Amino acid sequence: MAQYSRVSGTVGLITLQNPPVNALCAAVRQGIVEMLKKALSDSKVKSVVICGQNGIFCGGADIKEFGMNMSGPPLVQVIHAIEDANKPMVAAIEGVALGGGLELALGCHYRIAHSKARLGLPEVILGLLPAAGGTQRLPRLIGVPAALDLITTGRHVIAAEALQLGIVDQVTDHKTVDAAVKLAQSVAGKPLDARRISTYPCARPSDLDALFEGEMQKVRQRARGAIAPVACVQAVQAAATLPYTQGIEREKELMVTLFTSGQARALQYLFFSQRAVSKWSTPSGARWDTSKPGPIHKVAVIGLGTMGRGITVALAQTGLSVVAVETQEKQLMGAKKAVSNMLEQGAKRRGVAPTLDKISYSPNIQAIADADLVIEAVFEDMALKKQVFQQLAAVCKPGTFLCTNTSSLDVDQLASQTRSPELVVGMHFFAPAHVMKLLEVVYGPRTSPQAVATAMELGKKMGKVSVAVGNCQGFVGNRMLKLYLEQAFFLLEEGATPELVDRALEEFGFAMGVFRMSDLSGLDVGWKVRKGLMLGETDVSSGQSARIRQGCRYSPLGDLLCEQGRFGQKTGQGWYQYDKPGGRVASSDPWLHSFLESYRAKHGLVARHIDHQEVLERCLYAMINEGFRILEEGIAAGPEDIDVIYVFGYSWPRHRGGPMFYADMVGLAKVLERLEHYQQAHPDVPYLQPCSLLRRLVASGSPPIQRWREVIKKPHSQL
Ligand SMILES: CCCCCCC[C@H](O)CC(=O)SCCNC(=O)CCNC(=O)[C@H](O)C(C)(C)COP(=O)([O-])OP(=O)([O-])OC[C@H]1O[C@@H](n2cnc3c(N)ncnc32)[C@H](O)[C@@H]1OP(=O)([O-])[O-]
Ligand SMILES: NC(=O)c1ccc[n+]([C@@H]2O[C@H](COP(=O)([O-])OP(=O)(O)OC[C@H]3O[C@@H](n4cnc5c(N)ncnc54)[C@H](O)[C@@H]3O)[C@@H](O)[C@H]2O)c1
Repeated sequence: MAQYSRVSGTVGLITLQNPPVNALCAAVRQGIVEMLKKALSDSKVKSVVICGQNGIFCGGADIKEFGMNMSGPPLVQVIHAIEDANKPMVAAIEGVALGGGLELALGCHYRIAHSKARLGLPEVILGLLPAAGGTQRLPRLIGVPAALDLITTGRHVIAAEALQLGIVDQVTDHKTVDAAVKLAQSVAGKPLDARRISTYPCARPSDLDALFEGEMQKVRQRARGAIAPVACVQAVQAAATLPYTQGIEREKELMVTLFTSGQARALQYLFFSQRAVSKWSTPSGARWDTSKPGPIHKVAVIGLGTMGRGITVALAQTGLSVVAVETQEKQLMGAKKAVSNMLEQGAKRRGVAPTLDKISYSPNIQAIADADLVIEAVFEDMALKKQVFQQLAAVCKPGTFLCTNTSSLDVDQLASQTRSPELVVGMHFFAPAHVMKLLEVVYGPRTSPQAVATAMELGKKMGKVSVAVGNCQGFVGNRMLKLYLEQAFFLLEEGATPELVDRALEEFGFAMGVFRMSDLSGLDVGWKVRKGLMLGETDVSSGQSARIRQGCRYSPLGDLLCEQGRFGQKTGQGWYQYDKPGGRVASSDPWLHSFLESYRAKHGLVARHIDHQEVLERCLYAMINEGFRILEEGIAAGPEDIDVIYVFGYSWPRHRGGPMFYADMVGLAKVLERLEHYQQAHPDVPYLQPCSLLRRLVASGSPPIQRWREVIKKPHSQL
């Protein structure tokens, strides 16, 4: 899977061939070794160029090989053979040079990149480190601080930055291979000793210890509990303090630990899951590969509050024409200013011109008549949304796709307000909509495959990770979140504090525990939703009956805080106290603790000791159990969809793969056993009853997550 030819008389050309990204599978590595031998033994060849076929240099090691028995020559040795070659080796980088692909290029004596090429060492994102010499060569080439940045974040750089950093020697706008051949000709016969990066000394900044200490702190803070970023820092530290051969040994040692870790499995599962969710399907048989999206040139946004503004920014940044409608004059003026600011700031960060002229604003819904797709983002109020959908049906041209950004309301009820319910689909963005990567695309029973395909395609264009889900209260994300929050409230009633619950969740890996997160997003948001569901109203009575609503256990704790005007950070008080309204540093609030004590006394609740394990099991297993129900009902097509939603929309720690992957790691039998235990202890919480799909999976021997779909599809009667 590597081809050899001689070009321009004296240049050997080795082409990597493994579509789509020329990943370095065993056959490619073997191919490189063989083709290199050919080139070096061909007396007419004076220098060699390595390139990739189809305009892509190389996407790195073959990630699919990682779970298997690896065969073929190890990449480290292949790269050493290239670096040791006695003829100049030139990497011709087009498309991407990522991970092992960039390491291969660093083994070459010269590198030339096309101006649009992207380079990087993203192994950390897969729970690994660049273990084919990347952690040892890059710091020797570009210095320790710049190498640490690239290796610990995994960020890609475009060719211009790569040139500035010193990763490549030349950048070209022309045909890269032709330019590389020219370069190869010009360096033929020149001495190579000064071109072998492994022989370079690693420049040591004077404050080396402080630098690594600071970096270690930074990576630990950025991804709590993740082991790969820490190993990356340690490997670069080895480059800075040890000779190359010992550094390589250290790199290998660290990689061995990461390679077999659960975190690497979780992150690689996420890599493939993120790609799998774009290949969507629905229970009615609609599929990504048989549904064609409609053409979208102009999009309308209705309602320019928090969400409408972010959605408008994201659309304009995609280059689409946007017509933004807001009925409140003051809101419209505020929105214009806020959207322009966000666009200007974003453009400045990305070094491009702001796309302000893409947007027209109007107080009048008639302005959207020629839009191809509309995204409604008015208040979460069914009566209002129904009215808006009736207006949309009257105003829009035939064939316009009508989308709602509702977080929980019935998409089908909105569809029934229109003459063409097949064109109605949910596009559930997350706040802030121009930043958050997740988009839930919600199909109702009458949504056409084309409408799903159109919303999925638009999401992709907007740079979102889009997941198609069925229509139910709260869809996937919020439906599961509700139980997570509820369990946290129950734990407070039973004796826990917000601090204890948050600490357990933060030690698990969440950037913020549930109570700190609620304070940040505002307690009034959930309060409004609960009131809409006829919950959340004060019940002055005491005892157990006050904590039963609609036949189930209910905790009014959040409602009671809102009644006190404690809405979280914005009011300076919530589950914690802040130095001022809008303050960000949470501190423990004695008022809250005595409030909890008197609440328990009023309701005859006796506080008991609650440990971290119970917090995690109650909050996470309740949510996971709901995930199984969602799978059983066909609301999500597979566990990957749920996990992608949680990682990209709800800050689930990436290195734990997502809630369903976590259940697989813990063991389904254990999850089932603990749910049974909690269900017996809390019979007034029906959703703790283990879902029948979970039982079926355990009965079928707890197959790995990749095989759950087989069990989901089996009719129940066969078991
Ligand atoms: C002890 C052992 C020692 C080992 C030493 C190795 C050390 C080395 O440092 C480790 C690595 O290199 S780690 C690797 C470091 N490298 C990375 O982390 C780069 C990962 N890749 C990417 O970031 C993106 O895929 C690209 C930017 C390359 C292309 O983006 P785009 O144009 O949007 O396209 P797309 O939709 O994303 O992908 C298209 C198809 O290609 C597939 N596929 C892709 N890469 C693959 C791979 N390496 N492999 C296999 N498959 C790979 C992808 O799944 C998809 O398949 P599908 O079946 O059609 O769904
Ligand atoms: N805020 C979030 O975190 C979040 C996240 C995801 C989804 N959502 C959903 O997005 C929608 C909007 O939420 P938000 O937080 O942006 O609300 P918001 O209160 O900030 O904004 C709603 C806007 O809609 C305007 N509006 C009301 N009726 C209108 C009409 N007939 N025509 C045009 N504009 C009208 C209001 O004046 C207001 O500016 C809701 O359905 C909500 O559930 C919100």
